[in-house]
Amino acid sequence: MRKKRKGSDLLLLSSTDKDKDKIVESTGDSESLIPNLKCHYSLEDYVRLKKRCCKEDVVYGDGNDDVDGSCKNNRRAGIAVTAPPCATSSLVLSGRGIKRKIGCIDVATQMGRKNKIGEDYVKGETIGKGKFGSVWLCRCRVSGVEFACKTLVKGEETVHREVEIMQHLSGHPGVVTLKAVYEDAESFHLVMELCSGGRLIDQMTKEGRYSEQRAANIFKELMMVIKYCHDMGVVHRDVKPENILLTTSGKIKLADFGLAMRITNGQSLAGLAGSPAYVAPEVLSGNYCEKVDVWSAGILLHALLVGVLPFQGDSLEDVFEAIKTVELNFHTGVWESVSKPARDLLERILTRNADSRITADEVLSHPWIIFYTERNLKSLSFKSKSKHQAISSSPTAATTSVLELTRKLTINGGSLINNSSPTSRSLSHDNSEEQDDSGLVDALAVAISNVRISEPKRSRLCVPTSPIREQRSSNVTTNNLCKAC
Ligand SMILES: Nc1ncnc2c1ncn2[C@@H]1O[C@H](COP(=O)(O)OP(=O)(O)OP(=O)(O)O)[C@@H](O)[C@H]1O
Repeated sequence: MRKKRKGSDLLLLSSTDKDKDKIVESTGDSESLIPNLKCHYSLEDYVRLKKRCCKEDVVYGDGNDDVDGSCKNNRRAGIAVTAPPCATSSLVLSGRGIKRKIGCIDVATQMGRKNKIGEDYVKGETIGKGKFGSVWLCRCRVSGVEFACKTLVKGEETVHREVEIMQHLSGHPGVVTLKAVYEDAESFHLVMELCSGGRLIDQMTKEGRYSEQRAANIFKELMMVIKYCHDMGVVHRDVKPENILLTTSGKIKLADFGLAMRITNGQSLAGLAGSPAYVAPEVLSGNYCEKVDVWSAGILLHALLVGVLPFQGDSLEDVFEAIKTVELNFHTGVWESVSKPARDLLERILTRNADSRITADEVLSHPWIIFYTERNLKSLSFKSKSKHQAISSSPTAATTSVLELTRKLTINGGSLINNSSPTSRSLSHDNSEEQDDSGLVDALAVAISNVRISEPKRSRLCVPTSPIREQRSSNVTTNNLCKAC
């Protein structure tokens, strides 16, 4: 396989080529290797290579609903699904491609469009750069309030989709709020709330491993917004700490919906998209649904808890191979310092079979999340710690916590297999196990063993090797995944 585009475009060498997996720049006849592929694990160029000719396919039901199997049909399906169910949906569906979508944005946003952005906002410094444009500071001329403005150059289908989806999701506290959309001949200008706390990836790089308390709180916020996206029929497809912004108060905001897609129940997506280290295995095999976001969030949780990404490699192919095959082992090494409930949750998330993988909703009901994020339970645990130092010496408070947790799980819809209370027998089981940093948390393993959240876990890997590195997003399509039209 050898792909070529004109000018400064890119070549992708096949796995049989000497420098397999390297994306190389074409400068006439000479090819110079782009260095740092290993550092970036970038699929971006790979993506661009195919983006123009391939529309991402939306597969209906079992994927066989492409009745005549034609590419044309797939495209039509994709367009129908990606069009937002906004107030103008009837207009949207009857219009032509991009035009149709702009029409929806106009009506839905209803502010600023006719003005020039410069009439309403003063442009400030650039604060970010991405694939399709730049992000800059701006200040409202009337209120003096600062915002972030993302300028997206028109042309790519994904740009229009990003604007639509942001508008569709805006309003949830975990999504960067879209304040206004301006449009000129070349670009969209998205005026968004300013997230002054920077990116989660930068914080993670600086701070290394997070305490379970902190990781659980971040992760819960993330899962709440992912659940919201899924409830709204949106698959983000690029969940990673680079795309999680922080407010000044430390709240997280999911950003960058450039790869997001709309689906409804029973539909699935095809088309390789995401950031290599975070991509779910089913994305690599080409047929997937919203559970891919749960997987990616699990990769993030792994990094929060132990400071490294689980699936690594020297090339894209190696990373993908690891995602598909490497067996995780959460029982040894660094994992011995992580509580069993945390490990249990990760195992349920990093399950290769997407049907067996826990949903976003189920994650939010997991004992580890509840324990660390519910104030009442936490206060019980603090009492336990200060009085007894370790749960084994006095299981009373721990038992109370677990009972409380069990009650919460019932309230939260967890399916209790055995509703009998956790016993000192279960707690004494923990005596023989290494205590985690909060001591009490491992006692919750018993609650987990009594709760059916999803199907049993599968084997997986974890050989922490090197620190996490920034990942670049890509919307990748390959011949076997994308029926080029
Ligand atoms: N609302 C915001 N507040 C503050 N900074 C922001 C905001 N939105 C984006 N940024 C900054 O701009 C950067 C690029 O934004 P974003 O990820 O949305 O662009 P992109 O073109 O989709 O990027 P990528 O190429 O990574 O997909 C972010 O990493 C962040 O640093």
